[in-house]
Amino acid sequence: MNTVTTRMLISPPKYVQGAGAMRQLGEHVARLGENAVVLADKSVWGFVDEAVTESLAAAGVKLTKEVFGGLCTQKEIDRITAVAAEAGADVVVGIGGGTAIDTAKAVGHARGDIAVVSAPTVASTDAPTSALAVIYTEDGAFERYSFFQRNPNLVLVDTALVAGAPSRFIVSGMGDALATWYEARVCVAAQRTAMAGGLATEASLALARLCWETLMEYGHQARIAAEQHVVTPALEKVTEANTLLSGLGFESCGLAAAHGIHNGLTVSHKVHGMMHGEKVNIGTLAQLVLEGADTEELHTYLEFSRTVGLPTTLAEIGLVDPDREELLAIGRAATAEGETTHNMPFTVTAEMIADALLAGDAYAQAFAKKHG
Ligand SMILES: NC(=O)c1ccc[n+]([C@@H]2O[C@H](COP(=O)([O-])OP(=O)(O)OC[C@H]3O[C@@H](n4cnc5c(N)ncnc54)[C@H](O)[C@@H]3O)[C@@H](O)[C@H]2O)c1
Ligand SMILES: [Zn+2]
Repeated sequence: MNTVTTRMLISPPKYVQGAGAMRQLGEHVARLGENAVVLADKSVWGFVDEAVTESLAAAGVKLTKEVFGGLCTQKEIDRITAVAAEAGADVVVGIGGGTAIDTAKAVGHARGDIAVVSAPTVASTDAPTSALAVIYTEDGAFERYSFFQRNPNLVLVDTALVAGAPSRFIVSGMGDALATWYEARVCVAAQRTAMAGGLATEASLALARLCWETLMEYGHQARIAAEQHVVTPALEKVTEANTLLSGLGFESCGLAAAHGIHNGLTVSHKVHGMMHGEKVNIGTLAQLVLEGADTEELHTYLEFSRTVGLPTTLAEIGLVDPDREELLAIGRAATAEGETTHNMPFTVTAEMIADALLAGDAYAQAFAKKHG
């Protein structure tokens, strides 16, 4: 039963985006502290090291570099928290994808809420702005959401790095961002409490809607720019949609079945090679089926997904010929206590999710056949 009646919008105090922005990291970090632990995985260090090292040195910020292991698990959080303690850091910076950023947020919290900076080098998720982290088991299955006192103090996105990444990342980010509006409107209609702790404001709902409109208008152009590894206005707009609009939209409006089903999908080893937004996109389709979305709405979703290159069938995320028990296991995980699936305005069971996954898959296949 939802008893919260206050509206709430939370966000980071500063968002910086542009080609070459990583070279400004030092000047922004210097306003937050003087001793930074910076974590990034080995491959990300390979292309950010120079900009990070030089800009922090120029700003007089002490730097401890840490190689992130690649998964946001409690073990990895504890390990890097110890590194930050040892260094006496007053700022933690996470550079890379959603997992590195979530880990930095969790480390910041564990260190008594020292300043946190998220510097995404891909526009693959809406993790950079939120005041929460998604914690996984060592096996890579969803474990829990961890909520923090505040959003990152700074989000800094270098769009030259975003454009330099394989286009699959920004496309996957579009999958994460596409879900935002569909989940937001469910939560608003059902008056559900968002992750932020209150009902949605008109502002957060408008951001979620703008996120959807931006994807529809510029998604295809952005994908093509990303394939050419160039920064264009469309790539800038979609980077902002995937990162800022989706981030504020989901956190202050709420998640629903699309993300619950994503979390359910993570119990299947078959989908572990897939990206977050790709799995979320299958969750969005299943949510639309559960809602009884009309044909026009389903076609808008399918047309967009196919145009930008997001998966719409189970086979496309590695779930080839799933048996009933596999689908029910996903459904059970998606309906676990506390899952955002329960933000739907009706009771959702594991059976309903198994059916919606199958029906969505069959419809997407038929749509693909018809449209070539
Ligand atoms: N906390 C939140 O609010 C929130 C929201 C959405 C998603 N998430 C989480 O985010 C995670 C998914 O993040 P992800 O999809 O970014 O994947 P990821 O963080 O698991 O992996 C990113 C990969 O991209 C590589 N990479 C980074 N920048 C690159 C570049 N410029 N060029 C080439 N490669 C680059 C990295 O080396 C890494 O291998 C999941 O754990 C998900 O639960 C959290
Ligand atoms: Zn997401």
